[in-house]
Amino acid sequence: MTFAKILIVGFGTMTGAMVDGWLAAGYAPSRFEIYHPRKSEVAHGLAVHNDWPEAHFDAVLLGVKPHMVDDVAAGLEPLLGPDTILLSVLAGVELSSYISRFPRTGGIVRFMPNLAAALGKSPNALIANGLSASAKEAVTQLASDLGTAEWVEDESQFDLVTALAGSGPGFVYRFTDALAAGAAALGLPEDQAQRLAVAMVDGAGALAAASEFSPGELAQRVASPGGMTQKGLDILDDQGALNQLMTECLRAARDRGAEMAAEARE
Ligand SMILES: NC(=O)C1=CN([C@@H]2O[C@H](COP(=O)(O)OP(=O)(O)OC[C@H]3O[C@@H](n4cnc5c(N)ncnc54)[C@H](O)[C@@H]3O)[C@@H](O)[C@H]2O)C=CC1
Ligand SMILES: O=C(O)[C@@H]1CCC=N1
Repeated sequence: MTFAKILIVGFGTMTGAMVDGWLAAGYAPSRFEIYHPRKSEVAHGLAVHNDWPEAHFDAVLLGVKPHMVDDVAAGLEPLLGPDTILLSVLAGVELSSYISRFPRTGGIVRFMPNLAAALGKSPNALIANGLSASAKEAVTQLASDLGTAEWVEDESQFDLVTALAGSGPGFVYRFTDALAAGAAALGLPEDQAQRLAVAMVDGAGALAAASEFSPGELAQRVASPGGMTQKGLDILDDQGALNQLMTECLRAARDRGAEMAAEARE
């Protein structure tokens, strides 16, 4: 099974990055159509419907903001028959919220990418209800073409997975910005600090992805005993400061997911 025709409802930053990634992976632009009540043109010249289309779609990719589910649910329901799969990138909103709104659909997938989907480098967390084996395979392929496919067994962990892999780039960008700001505060020209910080994160990420060593082990390989890096790590590690900060950061993001889930329950 392949999803030959995909309707996108909510063609914004995230689903736009996914389409960029799929087109770069060789998908034909004609596979994607957009529903938007007010837009006449979108990127890549994809077909746009201002009214709900009546044609059959193999999948609908939902990418509106989580609080907007009910703005589109009534128009979407007639499209979600037993031969159509719903793929949703919405943070927080649970499978049960879709099951109650779209009871006839052929399967529902929470598909959590990040913006690196545009480059085929997104970890994509997946959890589904009611999918056939062949539809599951097709969803795995869609995800793999944007990076990696990571099926999650337990939906209670999906908000945490979202915080780590979906929101994660935001945290890495903030860390990168703070590194550059720190270097600037210590005297480096701002633009040079930013260039160096971004290039460093690019290389460090690529190395971690390719390496046989864990990130913890790699940190130790950078730090020569008695050298400069260890002095810096000592600041981050003092009383577990960085670990504690990251745990609190992920906790806050995860718990917001639970609030959004509650808002979307009927
Ligand atoms: N931005 C990110 O890094 C990530 C976002 N997400 C999820 O993606 C979803 C969208 O987020 P973004 O793309 O960042 O927001 P966005 O605001 O860029 O995209 C939402 C899109 O929905 C469109 N829209 C609004 N009303 C509509 C309607 N009635 N019918 C059809 N389309 C309508 C808007 O014009 C906009 O293009 C959210 O639910 C978020 O949780 C998930 C993972 C990462
Ligand atoms: O901030 C949000 O709610 C979404 C979820 C993951 C990234 N952006």
